Amino acid sequence: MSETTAALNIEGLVVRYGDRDVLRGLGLSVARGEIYGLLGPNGAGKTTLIRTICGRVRPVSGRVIVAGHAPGRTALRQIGLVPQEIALYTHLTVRENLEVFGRLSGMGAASTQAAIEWACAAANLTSRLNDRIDILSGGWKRRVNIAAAILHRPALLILDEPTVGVDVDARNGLHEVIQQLSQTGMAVLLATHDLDQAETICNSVGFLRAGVVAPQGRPRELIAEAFGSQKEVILELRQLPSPDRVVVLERAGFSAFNGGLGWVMLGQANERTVAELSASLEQAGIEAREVRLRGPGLDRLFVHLSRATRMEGAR
Ligand SMILES: Nc1ncnc2c1ncn2[C@@H]1O[C@H](COP(=O)(O)OP(=O)(O)OP(=O)(O)O)[C@@H](O)[C@H]1O
Repeated sequence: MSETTAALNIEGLVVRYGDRDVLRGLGLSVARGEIYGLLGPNGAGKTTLIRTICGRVRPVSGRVIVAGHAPGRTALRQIGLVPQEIALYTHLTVRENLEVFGRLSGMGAASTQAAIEWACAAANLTSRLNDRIDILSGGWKRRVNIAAAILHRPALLILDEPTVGVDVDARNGLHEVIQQLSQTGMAVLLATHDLDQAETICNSVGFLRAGVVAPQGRPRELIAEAFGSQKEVILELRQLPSPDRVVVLERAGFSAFNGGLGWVMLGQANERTVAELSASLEQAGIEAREVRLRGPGLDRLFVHLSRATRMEGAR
């Protein structure tokens, strides 16, 4: 991807805290209109990367180009940042908050009003413009934060964990907003722990581990590369298995989730092998409420990569 088409282009980025390199030659690109999911375990460096893109952390080496601009005021004007913490004046209305943000970013009164109308329409927030922040739910407050971040129509919108602590409806509403924004040509960099979210709305994802983003690509392609035609067999039990039945399940390659009521196995499976498996489990006294097959998702890939990183670290 050329720098002119990319909203964000990073090459060879090295960031050091003290004598420790947190980012070690990281590269990534986000095209205009693309939603890029930045994934990685706690402490991998997602916030550090975001702070570096926003010019708040100075890298030891490497380049960060935002919409064709090297770090500086022009590059910053191309970025909208929605931080993890909600930073709003709770006793003011949505409109009053956005007026403050507009003024802070140097807009005149008339252009601020026009920007507020546009940003609130984009964030599906128009109906709440005159409500005070302190009566809004967490999901609505996040929309206000998004509206504040896009007032100046940035080329790149960065969201740091935008759906933490919001309910399913609010999460779906935020997904809609993010997708609509990307359709206007805005690039979105979404740092998230929510793998289901990443798989649902991101065109590309990248795993930040050991200071670089690898692998990165389209979710379906990364999953296919890692697992080929393997499937997950999901087993939902009626009751918690006794210790001897746990042994049977583990020997068959299953591992537990949902406190032991759910079990999952990855392997070459199809409808016929699932039917055979169900019969043999039943013989062992393991009664399943449901056995189903599904393609592995990003959650499985994340576990797979985290394990690989730990093994590389142990070497
Ligand atoms: N200002 C700092 N000085 C020294 N070390 C820091 C500083 N900020 C972060 N770190 C360390 O750098 C590493 C990366 O931290 P960072 O907050 O970027 O990770 P993260 O991926 O955003 O984590 P999380 O998902 O938990 O928010 C961590 O080991 C952290 O302790």
